[in-house]
Amino acid sequence: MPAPQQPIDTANAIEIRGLTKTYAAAGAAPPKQALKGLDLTIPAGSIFGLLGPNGAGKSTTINILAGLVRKTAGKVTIWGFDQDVNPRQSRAAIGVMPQELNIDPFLSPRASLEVQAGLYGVPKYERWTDELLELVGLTDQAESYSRHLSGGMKRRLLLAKALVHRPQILVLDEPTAGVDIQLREMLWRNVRKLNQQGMTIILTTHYLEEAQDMCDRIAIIDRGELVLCEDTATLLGRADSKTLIVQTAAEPALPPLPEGARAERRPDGRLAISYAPSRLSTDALIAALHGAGLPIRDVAVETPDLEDVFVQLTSRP
Ligand SMILES: Nc1ncnc2c1ncn2[C@@H]1O[C@H](COP(=O)(O)OP(=O)(O)OP(=O)(O)O)[C@@H](O)[C@H]1O
Repeated sequence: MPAPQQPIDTANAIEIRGLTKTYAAAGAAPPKQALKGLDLTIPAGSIFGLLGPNGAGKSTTINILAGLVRKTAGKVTIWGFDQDVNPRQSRAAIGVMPQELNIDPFLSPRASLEVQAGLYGVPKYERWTDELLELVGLTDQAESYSRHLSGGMKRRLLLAKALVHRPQILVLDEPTAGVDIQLREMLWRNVRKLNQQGMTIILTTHYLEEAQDMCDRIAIIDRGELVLCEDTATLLGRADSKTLIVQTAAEPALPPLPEGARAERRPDGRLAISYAPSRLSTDALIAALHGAGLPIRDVAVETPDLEDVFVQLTSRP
C-alpha cells in the first residue's frame, strides 16, 4: 500500500472530480447511473448545502464520501487525502450523521460513544465522551439503554457519534427531517458553534429555508449532474424577479403598468406587482405608479427565496 501522505491542499475540505456511480442491476431493475461525472469543490470552513430533488444523487455522494458506497469512477479527495490512496486518513477527516437511526439498542449513549471512539482508534486520553454528551444534551440519559431514548434523543446521539474522532468535516444527511423545533434549534446552535471552531459542515436538506439560513455556499445537483455551485447570496440573486407590495389609501382600479410588470390584488387588499429587476428598476416602477395617480400609502419589496430559485433551476420539462 502506498505510504500515507500529508494533506496537500486543505483550502478545500473536499474535492470531487468526475465522480460516477452506477448501481448494478438487481432482479428486474436495470443498472442505474446515479452520478454522471460529478465535479464538486467544498471550501474548508464553509457550511455547504448539497441540494437537489429526490433521486438527484445526494445520498449516493454522501455515502461515497463516508466510505459506505464504492464509486464506479472518479477521484475523491478529503482534507487533502485521496480516498483511494489514503483511505484511513480520508475517513478520519470526516464524520457523518446519517439519516437512519442506526443505534445499538442495548448500549447506553455513553457506551455507544466509547465503542465508536474505539472503532476510530481514538485513545482513551483523547476521548471527549462527557463533553459530547453535554453538547447534545444527553448527560442525564448517558447510562440509559438507547432503546429507551426518544427519536429526537437518538438523533442527538447520532450527532455525538459523528463527532467522537473530532473530524475536520461534519456531514449531516437530512438532519432535521421530522424533528421537533427544540431539536432543530439545538442542532443548528451546535452546527454554528462547531463551524465557528473551524469545522467544515456539509448539509443535505429538503427544507430550503434552512439551507438559505445556514449555508454560505450551495450546490444543486439533479439527475446525477451538477446544476450549479455558488455562494448563497449569488444564487439568490439569480432569480430575476421581485414583487412590489403596495398598500393604497383606497382600492382604486389597477393602474396602467410599465411593460413587463404584472399586478394582482391580494386578499388583504394590497397590490402585488411582479417585475424583472434586470429590465425595470424598483424606482422606475414606483415613479410610474405615482405618475398614474395611484394613492400609495406604503410599499415593500419581496425578494425571491431559495425555493423560487431551486424550482426555476430544477423544474423538469
Ligand atoms: N442501492 C441502490 N441500488 C440501485 N439504485 C439506487 C440505489 N441507491 C440509490 N439508487 C438510485 O440512484 C439514484 C440517486 O439516489 P440517491 O439516493 O443518491 O438520491 P438523493 O438525491 O439522495 O434522493 P432523496 O432526496 O430522495 O434521498 C436514484 O434514482 C435511486 O433510485
